[in-house]
Amino acid sequence: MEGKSKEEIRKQLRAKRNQIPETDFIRKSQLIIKLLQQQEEYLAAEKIHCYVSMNGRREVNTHPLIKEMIANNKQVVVPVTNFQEQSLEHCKLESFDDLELNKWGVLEPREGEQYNLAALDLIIVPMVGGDEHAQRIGYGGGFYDRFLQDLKCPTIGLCFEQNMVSELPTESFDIPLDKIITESRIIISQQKK
Ligand SMILES: Nc1nc2c(c(=O)[nH]1)N(C=O)[C@@H](CNc1ccc(C(=O)N[C@@H](CCC(=O)O)C(=O)O)cc1)CN2
Ligand SMILES: Nc1ncnc2c1ncn2[C@@H]1O[C@H](COP(=O)(O)OP(=O)(O)OP(=O)(O)O)[C@@H](O)[C@H]1O
Repeated sequence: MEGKSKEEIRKQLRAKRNQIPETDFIRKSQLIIKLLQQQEEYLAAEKIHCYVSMNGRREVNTHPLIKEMIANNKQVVVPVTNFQEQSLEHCKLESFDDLELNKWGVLEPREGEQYNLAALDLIIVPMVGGDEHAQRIGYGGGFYDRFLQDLKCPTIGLCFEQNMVSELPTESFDIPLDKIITESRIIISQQKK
């Protein structure tokens, strides 16, 4: 990936992800979630922020995880896009049925109370690609960069192994995740806070 711009890499990795067959998508997502659920950060967490996957775009499937967490009385918080402000709001999710598609095809609660982010124990982060330094690349809105910059709580990104590269180009505002989980390994940030 050396010499390529973030934009080119993003485009390539998105195209590659779209190719994952349904059966691999389901099976590999299950493996990733199983690994996630073995992590100490997950086991210790009661208040968990989690993206609601766009399964058509082959983001690692978090739907079964979210349903399970709600059933097990974890507090689940999901992002809500504020299109005007180009920022994220965050809302407690009581039931998966409260989600509706927004104009970009992301499932979000239509309304809800802003959540106190300082209380979060863990944030599960969506990715388009990742690297060996636990850096991530997303859709390019900078939403998660801005969301994560002031938070101290652990962050775990979920990514299919095929979308990992050795080194992503980084900019000053890019903050590495604490961990990236793929179906075959766990990448731990060396910069862990
Ligand atoms: N599942 C999930 N939820 C998430 C994110 C995510 O990456 N995945 N986000 C992570 O930030 C936030 C939403 N960010 C998003 C950013 C861009 C697009 C998107 O579809 N963009 C179009 C172009 C849009 C336009 O400019 O009109 C595209 O990429 O095709 C979707 C969500 C919050 N929720
Ligand atoms: N901390 C920040 N403060 C201000 N602007 C930022 C910050 N982080 C990112 N941005 C802006 O957001 C743009 C996109 O960032 P980047 O390419 O890292 O997005 P991404 O991580 O792929 O997307 P996302 O976080 O939405 O999944 C940057 O070009 C920058 O202008």
